[in-house]
Amino acid sequence: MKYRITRTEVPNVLRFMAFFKTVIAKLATEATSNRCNPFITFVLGGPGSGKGTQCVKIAETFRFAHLSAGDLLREEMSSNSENGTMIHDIIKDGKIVPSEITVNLLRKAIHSSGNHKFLIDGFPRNEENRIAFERIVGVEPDIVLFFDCPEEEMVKRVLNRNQGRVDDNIDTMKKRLEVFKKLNLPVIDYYSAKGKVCKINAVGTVNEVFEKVQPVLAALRCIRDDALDIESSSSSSAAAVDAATRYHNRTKHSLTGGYARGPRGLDWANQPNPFLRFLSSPLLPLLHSPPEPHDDSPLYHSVFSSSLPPPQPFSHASISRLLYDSLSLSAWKSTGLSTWSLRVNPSSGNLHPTESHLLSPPLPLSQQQPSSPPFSSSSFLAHYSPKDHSLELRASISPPDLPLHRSLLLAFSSILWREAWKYGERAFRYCNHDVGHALAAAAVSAATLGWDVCLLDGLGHDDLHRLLGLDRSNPPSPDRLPDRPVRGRLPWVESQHPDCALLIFPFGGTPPSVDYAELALALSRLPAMEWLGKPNSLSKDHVCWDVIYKTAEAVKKPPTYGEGFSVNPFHRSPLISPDLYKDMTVRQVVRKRRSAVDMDGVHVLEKDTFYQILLHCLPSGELGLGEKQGKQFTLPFRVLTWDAEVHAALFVHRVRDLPKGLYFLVRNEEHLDRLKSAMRSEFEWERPEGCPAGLPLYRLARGDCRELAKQLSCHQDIASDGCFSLGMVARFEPVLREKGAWMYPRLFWETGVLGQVLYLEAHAVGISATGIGCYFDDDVHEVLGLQGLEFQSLYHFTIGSPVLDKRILSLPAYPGPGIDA
Ligand SMILES: Nc1ncnc2c1ncn2[C@@H]1O[C@H](COP(=O)(O)OP(=O)(O)OP(=O)(O)O)[C@@H](O)[C@H]1O
Ligand SMILES: Nc1ccn([C@H]2C[C@H](O)[C@@H](COP(=O)(O)O)O2)c(=O)n1
Repeated sequence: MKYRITRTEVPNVLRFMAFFKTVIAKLATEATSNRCNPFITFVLGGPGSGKGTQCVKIAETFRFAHLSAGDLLREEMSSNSENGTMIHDIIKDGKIVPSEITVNLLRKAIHSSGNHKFLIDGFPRNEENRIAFERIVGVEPDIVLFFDCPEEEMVKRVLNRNQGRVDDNIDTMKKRLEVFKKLNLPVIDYYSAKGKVCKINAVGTVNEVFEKVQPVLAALRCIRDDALDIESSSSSSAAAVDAATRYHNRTKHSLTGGYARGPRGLDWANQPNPFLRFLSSPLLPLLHSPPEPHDDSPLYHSVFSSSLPPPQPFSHASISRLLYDSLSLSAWKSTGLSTWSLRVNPSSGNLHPTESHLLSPPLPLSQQQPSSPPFSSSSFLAHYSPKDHSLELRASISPPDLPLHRSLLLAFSSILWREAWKYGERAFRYCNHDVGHALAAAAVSAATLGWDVCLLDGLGHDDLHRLLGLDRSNPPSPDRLPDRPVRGRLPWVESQHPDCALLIFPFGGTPPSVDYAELALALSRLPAMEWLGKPNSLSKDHVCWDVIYKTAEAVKKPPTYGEGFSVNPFHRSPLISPDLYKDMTVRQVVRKRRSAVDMDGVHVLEKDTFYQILLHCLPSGELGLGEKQGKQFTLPFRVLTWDAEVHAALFVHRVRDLPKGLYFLVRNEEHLDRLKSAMRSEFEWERPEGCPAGLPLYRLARGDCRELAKQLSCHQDIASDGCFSLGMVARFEPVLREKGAWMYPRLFWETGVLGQVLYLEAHAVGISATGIGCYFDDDVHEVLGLQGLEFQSLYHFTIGSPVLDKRILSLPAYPGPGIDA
């Protein structure tokens, strides 16, 4: 039935639309004017004078963003864009590209950088460049650095440069020198007359020239203003928080300022292989769980209440089930022209950066599997291969065993390149959503076996690195990461980044005790073991989105052994009625879950179903009188070791008898007061009709917000055509400052866990969900009235009735077609 706006709602809808129309209109004008004035340094000099080399050192020392006009043009040239060939020909001929193109590339890079101090290298090359910049970007440079170098030195440097540039040859060089004298020197004269030029003698070694540059920079106002900042962030943890927030800001999409930096087209020839394999490792095929009608997994709703099945012993059969219902393939899809696999754990763009590894005690093998001595005779570490649902042995652990009793360890790592191939710099966020999805998938599957799960978060990044033998299997990284995105054959970009380890143990009774220091000591012995298998190569060519690897490095978790390991008590999730879930089993839900690609735009969700979905999103579940939501007691949130930091702002479009509008689910009620004062003062914070007593849901404003939701989700219909969509709003900067930058990925994990619940709930009640990573960050914050970084929206979702594409053929997960897709 189509939803109709009732007469009484009309005034509210109009009021609401008017309110948000103003917001949207304001966004367009404010987004540019609100940014604080950037500090602009133009860096000029003849070809080969050393501008780029010095900029790298300045950027590093004084924390400028380095934007090279030449590099931006070269990237554009190799991105197959419509201007690519034209740019190539102009550069080869030593001439200057039309200003409109260069200035727009610079403008986008400035807006998406998140920095406020810029080195604009190799720009403006002529008067036309200069005038276009002032007109389009609307600012003049604060200072111009001019690297003055004799011609013969410049020629020598360029001919020795050896970076494969089309213009590094004597013919082009001669033309470039002419263009420099004729067109660029007048620009330098123009700024000299304005007293803005600082001339630096560029003769000498790189360090000698930098000695001359440093005092000039150190005296600048912007550097002195920032000095306090730098001092206060001089401890490594503050610098790491700074790095995390800078990454976060620069990877924001913006309605008016453009999208985060990423590839401009998809390089299909180098799409990473979704299946990491350890070639020549001994293989342990796992068992396939029976589908309907022999499905022996519990009813879906039952695992969220306390009626879990009795714990199964760890065995070949039970481990097979754990992985089959959490991380294996769920189907193959084909259009005839292309064929690809789907997995139980969802992933952004179906790119699957998450790899899984199991540390297991020796496995009593089932009769079907009599001859696998390496797996049955000692504890082992294995990589899970979803393609054929098998374990690849990485190492047999010789006695003494690791100090883990009555438990398994499941660890996750990410191949950041898989996601960066498509999404560029924003990909680090998406990889961490996927870690969250995998954590929740493992927790739910483990529950069906009577097992509990909890992050072993006292371990540090280096412990996990040792655990997974990454010193052995990751290709060697360069000593120094590049300072800008680089394309080429870069095998180290395929490295696995260790994320986390999960302890899996029998539910109920006393949780195992973990002595982190003892465990870390045992892990330190692992690198000396014999490691098996060599990883396959995933792409022939790569792009290194440098900022991703720098951020991953900055947010590495240090060990926190002293905090000890503890497991929260289990709480039931409130259940309105089991009928809402029909008789779906866990296996049916997890294996048939799909991400919707389109929503029908008409389905109306029943109010009870809507409330039930939200009740299952609560971290603490059923509580006593006066207790508040916040601690993570329920499945699967209990896998996380911190109190909930993530809330949800809901755009309700089609829920029967519930007014359309903007709602807010407070998942940690300790934050309620802060949220109220941080958000728009005109919000109502009204309890909606029929809302269950234990559900901290509030209506902020009534009205039809379909258009708004669509605009905020990068103009995607899917956000307005569902029954509701939502933005996951996390307490952000205070968390990083209080706990450390390593919480940055963890906040995304938490959103991924919540996202997985939404996926499962939607499927279990007969509809679908889809995670939306692409949304306009600060425009969402503007709508909510959030300023600064106290709260940030980290992941969006839409839930509704899917439109299925009947042209796509569904094939069974196993046996697959035998291709890597
Ligand atoms: N002071 C220096 N002494 C010797 N070699 C240098 C010095 N500075 C830079 N180089 C080398 O000279 C070459 C040109 O330097 P760089 O690329 O920084 O120049 P540029 O001014 O940015 O050139 P272009 O305008 O062509 O991009 C590089 O190979 C670099 O390593
Ligand atoms: N403002 C600019 C900057 C660069 N180009 C083109 C022409 C240059 O010869 C070439 C290389 O630039 P570099 O790396 O030396 O800064 O890029 C331009 O047309 N306009």
